[in-house]
Amino acid sequence: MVASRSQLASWQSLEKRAQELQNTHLKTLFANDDARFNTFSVQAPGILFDYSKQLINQPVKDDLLRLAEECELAQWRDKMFAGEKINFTEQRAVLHSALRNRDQSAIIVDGENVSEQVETELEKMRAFVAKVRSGEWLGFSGKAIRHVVSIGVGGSNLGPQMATEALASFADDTLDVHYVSNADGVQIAKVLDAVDPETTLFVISSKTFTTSETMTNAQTAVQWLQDATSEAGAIAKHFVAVSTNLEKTSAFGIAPENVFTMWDWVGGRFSMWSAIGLPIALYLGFDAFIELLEGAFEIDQHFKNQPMANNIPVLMGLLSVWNTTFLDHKAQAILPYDQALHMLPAYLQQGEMESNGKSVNFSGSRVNYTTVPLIWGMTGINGQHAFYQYLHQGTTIVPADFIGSIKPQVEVGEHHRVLMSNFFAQTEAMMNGVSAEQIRDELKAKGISSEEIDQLVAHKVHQGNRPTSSILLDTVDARGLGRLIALYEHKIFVQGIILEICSFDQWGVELGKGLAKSIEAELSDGQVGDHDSSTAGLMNYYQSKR
Ligand SMILES: O=P(O)(O)OC[C@H]1O[C@](O)(CO)[C@@H](O)[C@@H]1O
Repeated sequence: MVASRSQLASWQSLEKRAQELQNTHLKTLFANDDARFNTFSVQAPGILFDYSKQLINQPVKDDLLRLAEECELAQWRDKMFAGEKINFTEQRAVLHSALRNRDQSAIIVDGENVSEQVETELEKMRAFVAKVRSGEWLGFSGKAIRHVVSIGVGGSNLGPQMATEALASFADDTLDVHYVSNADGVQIAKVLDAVDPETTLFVISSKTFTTSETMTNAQTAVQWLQDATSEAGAIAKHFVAVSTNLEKTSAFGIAPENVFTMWDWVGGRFSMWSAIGLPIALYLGFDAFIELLEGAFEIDQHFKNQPMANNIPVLMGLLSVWNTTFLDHKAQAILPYDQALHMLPAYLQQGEMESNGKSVNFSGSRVNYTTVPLIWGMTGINGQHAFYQYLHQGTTIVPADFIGSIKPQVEVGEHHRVLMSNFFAQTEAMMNGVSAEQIRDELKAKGISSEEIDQLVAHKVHQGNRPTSSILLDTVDARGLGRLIALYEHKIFVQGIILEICSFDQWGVELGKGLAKSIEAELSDGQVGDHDSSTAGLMNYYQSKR
């Protein structure tokens, strides 16, 4: 039996080391060690991970690795890959890795080889994508499909949309893809305005096929099609679904052959590798989708086989725990210096916060430590002109991941050099800061009076010592994106095991899914029920103004 986390020897040692290091400046660590970059950076296929600008030293790294050992991380990892039901609150295996198990080795769950099931479904996707992209699949009036509208929310939307945005440079003009996730009708209305019922295919993505936002949007899409044609078979020609719930898809009117399966062992936020990724494959072609899977598979191999000390997702997860739980930094910024990754912060928000934003351990006891940070961010360059002021001089330290690529998707003049100069400059500035002495010298050299200098200096000081990790990808193509996303998925797994959090359920979100239902019925009847005075007041005000 493993002791509770905070009783582990490594944990207690890390608490002490955190106190000791609180007063150490990162720039001192660099000044004292010329080899720091080499010691604290590591490579995987197509990726360099530099964590030398994190506030760690070798003893901290050793303790973090000891913590991983004491938490039996390797054993948990192996159980996950083998298909054991490690999502024990829902009695499910956790097998997003099986969706990209490119060597097709057998993985048995409940007596079934899931690798075979995955291959069968991939083959179905391949055939479907070929039919639609070649123009063989026809709409109700005999025209080929030109537009795909993907309807889904959360894990059934963010992954495909993020990947579509990331890889748009590689798309041909066979199809355009639109995403609808919000129950706010303005979103679907705008999309439907831009497409044509004769040439539009709807992909309704919902693991449960009960999520009200998705079902509301799907019904609107059906109505829109029916307003355009009374042909009985139109739904079958214009609607496909991705779901585990065949009863509901059939009740909705989608023919069984037009339903792509997923499995209960795939969490929504880890599902872009399944048929949930169908819009990606339709947009870019099936080969690009396979490249995405290949990239993720490479990282699965890295995570499985590299020693812990050189294992990027292990290090990412441990560093997150170090920053959040031991150094008490409660936020984490995701800063891509590649426009292709502009949706990555939103994607990772769901990945990390829905997985590990919890406060009880495996046995259900409330934890006495901070679990995961608040994840936020946006493309670095835009962020520089928005919130970096806070990152440089705010009272709260926010560790940040800087993500860039060696080759941009599109080379335009000097743009990439300008972009990456900012990446390197920002991480350097966050680490070094600017001292009062430097500022005084600088202002003096400009001929500024000593009085003015005295007044300005405190405002211009940057303490520095802001930890960052840098991730450099060869490029953001399908393979590169697959690698990056798989790294973060495994990082989330590592955090969960170290913090003793059940990463693969989401009871907090399930609560929200149910709450709105009864209120919706009350709004529809015009009868506000028994609520607190605020909720009742808001509902009455809303009704009175409708
Ligand atoms: O795919 P479904 O069942 O419509 O659920 C959508 C999303 O809702 C959530 O439960 C909460 O956002 C996610 O985990 C899931 O990806």
